[in-house]
Amino acid sequence: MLDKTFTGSGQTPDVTADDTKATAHGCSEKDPLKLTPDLRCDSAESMKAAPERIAKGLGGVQIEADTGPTLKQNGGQPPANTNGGNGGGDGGGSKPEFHKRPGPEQFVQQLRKGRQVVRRNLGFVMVLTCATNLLVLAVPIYLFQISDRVLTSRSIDTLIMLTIVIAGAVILQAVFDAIRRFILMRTAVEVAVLLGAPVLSAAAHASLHDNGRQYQTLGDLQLLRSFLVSGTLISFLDVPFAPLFILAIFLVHPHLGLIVIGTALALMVIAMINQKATSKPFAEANLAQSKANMHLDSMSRNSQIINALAMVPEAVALWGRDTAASLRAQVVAQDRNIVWAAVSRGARLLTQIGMLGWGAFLALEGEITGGMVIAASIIAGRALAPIEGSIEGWNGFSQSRAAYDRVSNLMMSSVQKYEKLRLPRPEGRLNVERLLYVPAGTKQVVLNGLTFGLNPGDSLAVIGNSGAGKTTLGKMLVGSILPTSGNVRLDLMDLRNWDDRQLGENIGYLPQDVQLFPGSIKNNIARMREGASDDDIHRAALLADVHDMIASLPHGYETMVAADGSPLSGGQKQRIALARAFFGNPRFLVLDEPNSNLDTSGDQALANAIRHAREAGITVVVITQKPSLLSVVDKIMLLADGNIVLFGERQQVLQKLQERSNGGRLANQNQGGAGNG
Ligand SMILES: Nc1ncnc2c1ncn2[C@@H]1O[C@H](COP(=O)(O)OP(=O)(O)OP(=O)(O)O)[C@@H](O)[C@H]1O
Repeated sequence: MLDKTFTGSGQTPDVTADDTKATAHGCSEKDPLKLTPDLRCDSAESMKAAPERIAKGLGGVQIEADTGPTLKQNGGQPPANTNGGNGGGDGGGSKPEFHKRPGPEQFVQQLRKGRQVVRRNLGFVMVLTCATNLLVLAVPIYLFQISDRVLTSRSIDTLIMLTIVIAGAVILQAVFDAIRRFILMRTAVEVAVLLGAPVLSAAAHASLHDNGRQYQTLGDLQLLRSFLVSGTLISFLDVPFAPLFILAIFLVHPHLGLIVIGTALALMVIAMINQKATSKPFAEANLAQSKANMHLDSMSRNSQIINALAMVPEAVALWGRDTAASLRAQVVAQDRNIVWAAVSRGARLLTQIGMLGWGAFLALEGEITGGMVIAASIIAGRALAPIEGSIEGWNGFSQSRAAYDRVSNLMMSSVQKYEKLRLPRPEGRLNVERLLYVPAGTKQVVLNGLTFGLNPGDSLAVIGNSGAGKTTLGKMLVGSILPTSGNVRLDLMDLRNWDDRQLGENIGYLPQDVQLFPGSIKNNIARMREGASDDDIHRAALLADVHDMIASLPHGYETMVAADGSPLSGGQKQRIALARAFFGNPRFLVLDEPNSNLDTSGDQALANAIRHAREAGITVVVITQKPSLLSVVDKIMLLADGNIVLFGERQQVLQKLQERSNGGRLANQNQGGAGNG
């Protein structure tokens, strides 16, 4: 039995031994390196190949409208589709490929890879920066040679030779400078490709414990990318060569060297003051901006409510309040930044004037020549420019550093997902043990040590007043929130110990607040899986009893659904989401208020769907406030204030409920009678 179950465990007949080996390392040769969780399989080979990719320009990276950035493998051929049908991926399903197991999620390793790429590429850029900075000396040397050698010797040959050599040096410098910018741009792309999917994946996992704010870390990654291609980074890279230029000026004359050193030190002090003066207001501005963005996000999601309830002025005011706070803080920070940048620019220009003046005096004294004075002034400008650039870009740097810290913290704190044992397809046995839930940051006990069990194929209705904890229990049964303590076990294994993907394949969930993804009805039923088979989609629609409803739509399964669910009605959305829950032949279904938006025919279809599920041996938990569904379930649980008040066979529980209500009525009558008497 076990063998038989494992035989169909996601291995298709055409999977070769090599493929299996590659998959075991979380990387299939057949798949392109995509900006999807599959990207975790980016191998050491692809890392080694990175320099070639850089050398070949964007040859290694392609950005496609439908799949996002990918690193090309396979000669740019489309990926082999390994995601053909359903079956829960582990036996029992008609097409076991449905369960395509991504490799283990190694966030820390991926972060390390990203760092390595940046370090390696920056090392190469540093070599080019060194060459560029040395070649920068060509122009002052040219000036120096013209005024002190050519003009005195009046040699045309020397002038021509000198001009050719210096022109070559200048061209080379321009080429090196362009190459280093090319590399930095590609480094930014490579960082996005390497870290984009893991950051998004880590954010999605982290949102299990939080309110989803980690998704903003993707914006931090964008900030990092921008910094990698910014002029500030070039200035930072040029700064270490400033001492070289200062040394050259010292060689011209120590006095001039001292002037430049004095200015360089002054510029550093200015940089520190600037950083101190601007870091707080810039941080305030960013915080307020992210709050404003959150309001914007919520406005776009609730646009219809906002219009219907005439809440536009309030929503705009909320956004405006935070935007204004951000702008105010930005003005303060930028004012200070501009002042200190102006001070540093003034200091640099004054230094150059001072050097020309003092240089002229030294020339008059006969200590240096006129050419030396001009050359030293140009070199001084070159020595001080990157320091000044760093001061001006300090804010960008500190923002990027904070963004990197957030990315790094998210990746480091993400639990490393080891590849878990592929278990046999579950039968649908559910065990809930001492389930306790106290939401983080509160003292409210939402679920108070619930313990119950369901056999495969059982159907349970969870009833109870509003706020009893039904939805919370439903979320916990599918693992979308984690209990404070206690366990939810599917086929004896704690949900946390199931492979996420495999668990998802075997679970169907219809949330209370139905959201569909922008795309066709077909894609929505197929949980947005590429390559899902039409048969499986149709089967899910039949099981959920929604095929007729879909067939009545002008475009049938190809009807496009917008982010807000239009053009579907609330009930239609709910029924499509029901079909989505049935997709992939799940073994355990949780339906949270599935009939809240349904009319009589929808109610009937839902009852049929639950009957189909029972016939298919699927364990079903249906959370409901309406009594109409109670006739199609085996068991009923009554929840009150997070406690199980009643649990048992339908008839018994209904009887007890009846007794309770009769008892209540009797007590009321007695009270009434006593009062009257
Ligand atoms: N993350 C949370 N933080 C604080 N309180 C929470 C959280 N989640 C749930 N609660 C509280 O737990 C209680 C139960 O909520 P739940 O949504 O499970 O109730 P319900 O029985 O599904 O209600 P309804 O039938 O109205 O949907 C509520 O009082 C709710 O405020």
